Amino acid sequence: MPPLLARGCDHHTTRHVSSASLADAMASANVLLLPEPGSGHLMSLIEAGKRLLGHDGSDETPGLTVTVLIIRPATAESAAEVDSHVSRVAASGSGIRFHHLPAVEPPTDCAGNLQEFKSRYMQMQAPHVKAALADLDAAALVIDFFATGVIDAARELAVPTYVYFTSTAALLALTLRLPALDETVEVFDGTVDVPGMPPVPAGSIPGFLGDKKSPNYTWFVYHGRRFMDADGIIINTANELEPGLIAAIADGQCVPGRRAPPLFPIGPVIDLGLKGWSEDCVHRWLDAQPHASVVFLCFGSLGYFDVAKAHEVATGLERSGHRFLWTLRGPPAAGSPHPTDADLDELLPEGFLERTKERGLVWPRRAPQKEILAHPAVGGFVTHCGWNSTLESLWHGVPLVPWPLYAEQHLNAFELVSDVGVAVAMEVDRKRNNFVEAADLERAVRCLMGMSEEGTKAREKATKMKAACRKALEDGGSSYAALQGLRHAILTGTGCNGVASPGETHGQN
Ligand SMILES: COc1cc(-c2[o+]c3cc(O)cc([O-])c3cc2O[C@@H]2O[C@H](CO)[C@H](O)[C@H](O)[C@H]2O)cc(OC)c1O
Ligand SMILES: O=c1ccn([C@@H]2O[C@H](COP(=O)(O)OP(=O)(O)O)[C@@H](O)[C@H]2O)c(=O)[nH]1
Repeated sequence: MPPLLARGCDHHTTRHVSSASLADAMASANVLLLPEPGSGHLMSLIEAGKRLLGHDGSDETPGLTVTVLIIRPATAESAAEVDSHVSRVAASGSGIRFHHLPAVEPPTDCAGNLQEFKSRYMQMQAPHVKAALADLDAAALVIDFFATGVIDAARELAVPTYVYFTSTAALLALTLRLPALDETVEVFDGTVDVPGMPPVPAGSIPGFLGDKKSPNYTWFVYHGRRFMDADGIIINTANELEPGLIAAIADGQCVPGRRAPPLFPIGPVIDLGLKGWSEDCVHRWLDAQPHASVVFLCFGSLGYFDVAKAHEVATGLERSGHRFLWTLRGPPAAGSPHPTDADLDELLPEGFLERTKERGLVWPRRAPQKEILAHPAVGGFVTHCGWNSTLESLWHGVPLVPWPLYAEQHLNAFELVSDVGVAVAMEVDRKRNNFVEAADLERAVRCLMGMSEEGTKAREKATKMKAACRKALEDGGSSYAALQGLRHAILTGTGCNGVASPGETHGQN
């Protein structure tokens, strides 16, 4: 069971530089980042670190250094991924520093309970995190949302601690609300009340919250409580994307009677640079397609299809009559969560490639997703709704069809269709391992790529969100202001809010 320390006050750890000038504080502030060592979370937090440093084109922050604490991943495969990413960032001249924490033996008694595993493994790092905070003279600690178990270690050294939330304001609102729901709700059925969004069907609640007896659920209740102890919550979204949710969180609607920690929506935090085409034939194929005519299908780092699912997709795409670029990955090898390169002969119906060769390309490896979404020939995206993929799509104004698979993606899918309005719904049978019938895929693709009212609305909204996301990051935009507010809070040790209430500025004066 996660330990819960009683705390009397809300936002407390004030660095003793608040009376000193900002210039003095700027002389020495070292911000430590503690990512969960899964590559998605690690990359997102490093990207946020680059934004803090200002090396992404926004204002430089003199005197601020960013050091990423690297935890040894639990598997060799994951360690290789993390190593290669760290080497790339270290060689890129970003200014990000790295500090490897001593090895800790991962827990061995939570097989199959991934959220429990991640939370416990992060909590076990607490003594090493505490030593690093002292040795590296930390001004602030920014932790992954699975790492709230280290908050007390930082508190003992009076180091202000911020949570970095890699996902949506919707998941954050639900997680903050969870301790109260836990006391009043036996099972999630019907709809669930998440402040700031339409009633959420129980079928869209993340799977790891579906079973109250599961340690995964218990850990999320714990994290929901501990988020309230943070000095701020940095979130990878923009006010323009989730305005109702951000207002509800900032107004304290998720935990009535307690002031929410300052919220810093600094997103989209995605790597905005295009690296050029690693896959030349995909590029050449797209160049030959008409503007906005291609539906792109891609399902994240962990999404894959077996023969039955692949046949439904192939049939649906063939019958839709639309152009397509499909990243098809095969089931993982034993002991790995990662998909394999697809064996197309095995996975696809006979003759499919020949029949669709004039208008379709099936790509059997990891695809250069960002570059594809940026290509003018791409007009729609069938996606697992990972939050990074969603932000990448909206950054380029591409409307979506959600096909959620794992983690929090069913909640993301519901929000994108019913709240943000940038996606066309598709029937996904969660009880049959997220199976989609060919006819449902065909309908959704026709609706998104054709002239339907629903598709047109989603396209128009995606175009608006593209403009809004870009504006949010510009000087004077909402995320730019939140980032400035965050830098100020870190440098002065004051918890000013990144979200301006009406008539309020960001407290940088
Ligand atoms: C958001 O809640 C959870 C996310 C994950 C999770 O784990 C994961 C592990 C890996 O080894 C590689 C990954 O790429 C990966 C991704 C992942 O979820 C995605 O995280 C993104 C943030 O970077 C984003 O939030 C996406 O929407 C997620 O799909 C795992 C998990 O429990 C095991 C979560 O509760
Ligand atoms: O074939 C692929 C699959 C995924 N991605 C990238 O991997 C990340 C996936 O992150 P997301 O949060 O969407 O989902 P996750 O894989 O973490 O579940 C995004 O940056 C994608 O662009 C990619 O480049 N090619």
